[in-house]
Amino acid sequence: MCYETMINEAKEARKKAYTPYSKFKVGAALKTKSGHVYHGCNVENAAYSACNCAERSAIFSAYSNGEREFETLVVVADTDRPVSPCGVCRQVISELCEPNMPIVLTNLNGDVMETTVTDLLPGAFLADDLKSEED
Ligand SMILES: O=c1ccn([C@H]2C[C@H](O)[C@@H](CO)O2)c(=O)[nH]1
Ligand SMILES: [Zn+2]
Repeated sequence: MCYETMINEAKEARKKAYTPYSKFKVGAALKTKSGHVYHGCNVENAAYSACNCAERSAIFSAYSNGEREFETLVVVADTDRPVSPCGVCRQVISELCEPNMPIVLTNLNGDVMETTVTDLLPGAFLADDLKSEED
């Protein structure tokens, strides 16, 4: 499959990044099964732990607009290898996207790595693992 259009969407999203602290801009584009594309960028904060990654921004934006079914997630950054999503994003992606959904990781050099939700986080802790215990 040719991801050129979606990679360009992710690059457009990257331009909107708010990164006064790291100066490291990331863009994400999430396509829904209905064909809509949601942008996500990293949004940083002086309290560093409040920073939000591009991947989660895209997924939360789509969710906030009522979307639940996704086709592809594309991520781009100025990295030597295709950008590698952090552990928190891998966890969120695992819960909110189907296990075999394609994820396309890229960089500004044009390197492209296609992977899947399960390959990004094998053995993810998911809702089915939760049990309630009595105090
Ligand atoms: O896949 C990634 C990796 C990092 N970041 C952001 C978080 C922070 O704002 C900056 C540096 O880690 O890049 C993302 O948005 N996505
Ligand atoms: Zn992340």
